[in-house]
Amino acid sequence: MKIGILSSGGDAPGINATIRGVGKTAINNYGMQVIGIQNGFSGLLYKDIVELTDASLSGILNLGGTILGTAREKVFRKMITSPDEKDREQIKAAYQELGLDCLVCIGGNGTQRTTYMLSQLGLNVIGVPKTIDNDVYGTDVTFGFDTAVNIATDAIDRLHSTASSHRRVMVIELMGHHAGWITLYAGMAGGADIILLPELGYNMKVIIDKINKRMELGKAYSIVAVAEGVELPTKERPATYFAREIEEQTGYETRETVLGYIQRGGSPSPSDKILGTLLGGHAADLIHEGKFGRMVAKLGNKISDVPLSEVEGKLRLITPDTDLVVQGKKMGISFGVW
Ligand SMILES: Nc1ncnc2c1ncn2[C@@H]1O[C@H](COP(=O)(O)OP(=O)(O)O)[C@@H](O)[C@H]1O
Ligand SMILES: O=P(O)(O)OC[C@H]1O[C@](O)(COP(=O)(O)O)[C@@H](O)[C@@H]1O
Ligand SMILES: [Mg+2]
Repeated sequence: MKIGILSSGGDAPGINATIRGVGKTAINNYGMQVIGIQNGFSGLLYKDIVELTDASLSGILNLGGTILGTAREKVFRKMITSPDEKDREQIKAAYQELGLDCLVCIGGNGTQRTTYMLSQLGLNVIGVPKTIDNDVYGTDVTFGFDTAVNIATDAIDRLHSTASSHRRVMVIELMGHHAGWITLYAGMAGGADIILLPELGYNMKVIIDKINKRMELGKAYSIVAVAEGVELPTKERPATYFAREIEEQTGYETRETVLGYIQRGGSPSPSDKILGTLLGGHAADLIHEGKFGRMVAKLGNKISDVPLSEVEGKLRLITPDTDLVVQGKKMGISFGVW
């Protein structure tokens, strides 16, 4: 059997652990041939490939990013959704010319959508969920998230001493374009006072009242954690918008921090390396069993898999009932709406 592996969408710590998990299991346990497809789905079209061997998969477990490169490929998306049959035939032809028996696609929601569409074309595919945002539907958690939360929590931890020394309000913006999981987890683990999430929205009066009340209680500073995806009335970044509004409306000196790509860079945490290894191994098992059109997943404490048809087009989002939101609320942390 010959299998291909690609990574697509934003990189996340743990992709290399996953490539290694798929590849080493496929080679050593099942005697499969493995190729890496470079730079996302475009590498499939242009047959931009590299042979993966047990030796070439050594030394990558701890590496951040992806050894295969990744892309948010718009051309491929257009081709796969195009009404023109010729476009889809070209994709099928590329898969066949590479002699693949299965294609493993490591990526987020967009990638799982594309992977599902490839399965609809009759190709054998397996999806592996990855994203620091933790918003892939059908799995409890994605690798990359734990690493990102560690980095973001460390950043919030470090803001406390400088905020306290200057008696300032600190606004920190964290990643998450649709889902605020990083902000919720790092906000709670880092002791933020106000946590603003795209899923819940905000009421500026609630935020201002909370900051004023903290100062009245003698608390010298406040920390606001905001997800980049919170919808705003202006074109500013959330950190800039909230820092400006808070300073104007409370009179307290306020500073902004945008953590940005630091959250995605560097080595994966041990937990993300383990998750990638287990998910990768399970992908190889599914291929051996001939179970295609599925996404590997972590459900409860088990590594499992779900049909791509149930995953595609959906997002895993925070709700007011999410346990950590409920607990934060009970402790007096503001979520911008209460
Ligand atoms: N709705 C969609 N339909 C088909 N392909 C999509 C769709 N959304 C994204 N893609 C493709 O999936 C790949 C990765 O998507 P993207 O959203 O950038 O990253 P991620 O997989 O991390 O969510 C890209 O090639 C992109 O063009
Ligand atoms: O790397 P880009 O294209 O600037 O995208 C940034 C986005 O990618 C992420 O880091 C990860 O998102 P995906 O996993 O969906 O790719 C988001 O948190 C962020 O909004
Ligand atoms: Mg996405």
